[in-house]
Formats: sequence, structure tokens, C-alpha cells
Amino acid sequence: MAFPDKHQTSKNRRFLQALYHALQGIGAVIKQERNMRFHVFSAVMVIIVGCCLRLNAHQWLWLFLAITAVFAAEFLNTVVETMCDLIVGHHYDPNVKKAKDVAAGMVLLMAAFAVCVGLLIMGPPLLKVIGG
Ligand SMILES: Nc1ncnc2c1ncn2[C@@H]1O[C@H](COP(=O)(O)OP(=O)(O)OP(=O)(O)O)[C@@H](O)[C@H]1O
Repeated sequence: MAFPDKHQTSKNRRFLQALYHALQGIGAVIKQERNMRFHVFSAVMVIIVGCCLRLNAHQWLWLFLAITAVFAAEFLNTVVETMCDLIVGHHYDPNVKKAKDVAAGMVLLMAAFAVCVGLLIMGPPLLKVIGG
């Protein structure tokens, strides 16, 4: 395999090369972002509980939509933070504050959506299990 070239700035020429870099991006977010590790942990817990509750395909679709929305929001938040830090470094800038706060708000919104979906889908069957 000719890649990885650690200092590549040219376009990916092959699908596998593009896939490798995309996976590197996912790995970097998980490794460097504490919030992302919490999202992954939560998603794994939800999937385990969902398996125990024997959810149907429709319910799984909603859960996967919510999980994917939170992951995507955290990825975008990381892109915004990285680009802002690249541009201004450690200097205070009101536009950077706005961009970072809006990006963080997006993650919060998606997380709230995911909690609502989780409660609506898993709340009733969980209460049944707990209530006997
Ligand atoms: N260069 C800057 N200029 C102005 N405000 C900044 C700057 N850097 C950070 N901030 C402010 O500090 C807050 C925290 O910044 P940080 O980069 O740690 O984002 P975060 O969302 O807390 O990060 P993470 O998602 O990694 O927990 C931002 O939401 C923003 O309000």
C-alpha cells in the first residue's frame, strides 16, 4: 500500500485512501474529544438495552437516527473548533466565541433530541420490565 503519506495535501486518488482518511477522522474525534467518548459510551449502552428489550425495526431506525445525529453534530463541532483555533490560536475573538457557542448549541440540541427519542422508544418497555 502506497499510503499513508502523513503530509499528503493532494486529493485522494483511490476509494481506499479516502476511506482510510475518513476513518482517521473518526478516530481523531473519539481520541481527542471527551464529549465524543461519552456519546459513544451512551450509544453502546442504548444498543445493549435495545437488544434486551427486543425493539422492532421502526424503533431501531429512530434510535440510529438519533445516535447518528449526535455523532454528526459532534464531528461538525470539532471541525468548527479546529478551524477557529487554526485561525486565531489563543487570541480572544468575538466571532470565534459565536461560532464555537453556536456549534456547541447544535450538539446540545441533537443530544436533547436523542434523549427524547430514547425516552419515547425505551421508556414504556423499560417501565414494564421494572414494574414486572
Ligand atoms: N479564541 C476564542 N475566542 C473567543 N471565545 C473563545 C475562544 N476559544 C474558546 N472560546 C469560548 O470558550 C468556550 C469553550 O471553548 P472550547 O474550545 O473549549 O469549546 P468546547 O465546546 O468547550 O470544547 P469541547 O467540545 O472540546 O468540550 C467556547 O464555547 C467559547 O465561548
